[in-house]
Amino acid sequence: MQPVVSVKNLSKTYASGFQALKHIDLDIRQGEIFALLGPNGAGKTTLISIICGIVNASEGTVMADGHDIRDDYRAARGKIGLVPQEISTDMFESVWSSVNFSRGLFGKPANPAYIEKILRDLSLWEKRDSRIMALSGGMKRRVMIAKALSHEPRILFLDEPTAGVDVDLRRGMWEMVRQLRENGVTIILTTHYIEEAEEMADRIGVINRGEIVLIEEKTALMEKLGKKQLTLELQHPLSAVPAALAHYRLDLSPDGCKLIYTFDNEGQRSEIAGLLRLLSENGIEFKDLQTSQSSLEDIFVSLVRGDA
Ligand SMILES: Nc1ncnc2c1ncn2[C@@H]1O[C@H](COP(=O)(O)OP(=O)(O)OP(=O)(O)O)[C@@H](O)[C@H]1O
Repeated sequence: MQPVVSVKNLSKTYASGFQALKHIDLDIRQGEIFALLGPNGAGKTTLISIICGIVNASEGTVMADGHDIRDDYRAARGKIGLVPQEISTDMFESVWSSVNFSRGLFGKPANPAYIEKILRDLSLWEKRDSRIMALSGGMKRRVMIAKALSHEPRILFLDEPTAGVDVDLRRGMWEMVRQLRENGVTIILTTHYIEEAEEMADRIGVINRGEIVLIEEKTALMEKLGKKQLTLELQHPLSAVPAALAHYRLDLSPDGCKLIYTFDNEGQRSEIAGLLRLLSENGIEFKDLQTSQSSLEDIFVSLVRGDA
């Protein structure tokens, strides 16, 4: 299937001479939730801003739903909704007129029934006549989403959608994003909350210092890079890892009470049975055992540090 957004060889050097993006290639699939992760200053907002036509690229091309973002700007931009990081709207306007106005900006004919639907979906219907300045922070954020959806885009960019949003509201927004996807909208989100990507994304891209360092299905990424640990709580503390167990490169906790075996998901798992046998042959008894798997956060930290 043709990608809904296709970025080819995209570079950006700001007037200051700083190169924020370096030869980015990225295809977004129709109907997916794609999470773009990266540390501060990695280039996420620059990339989104170029795709949305707010910032000009220095080099490369972007196609949005088959339209070149530069040569065919209006058609391309009409396919895209952007929820920016900052809440930026006329605070004196009512919710209804602000959202309605956004739709008009894209040259779309008025459609009160559609605007009503998005306001209801975002739990803003009761507030339609309120001035935006009178709303809570979470509601203001939802108004920004309603505005971004007002012209029925096929692609929605959410730049840090839940920054500073409390846990309850964050869960509500995740649910809403999933519903949008079910309605056929492709979602691209940037986030600092790795648990957000872990929870929602179908695919994850990691950007670091202006370069895409990884693009992978989330589940495959967790499988491939997710280290697992087996922790054995010992009956009697050890002063050192016995030489007989050297093959397993075990770690001993500082108090000598826990032996920790770190393994990846591919091959070393099958060696656990052998390890347990060897422990018993060497008279090392354990009273409990647990396994844990690294989170996307662990994976991300090691990727950005460059040791994954
Ligand atoms: N107008 C500009 N002029 C010069 N440099 C800029 C400009 N805008 C951004 N930069 C630089 O480009 C780099 C990438 O910035 P960008 O905002 O894209 O990063 P980000 O990944 O979105 O970061 P954050 O997570 O902090 O929002 C940063 O080093 C930033 O200082």
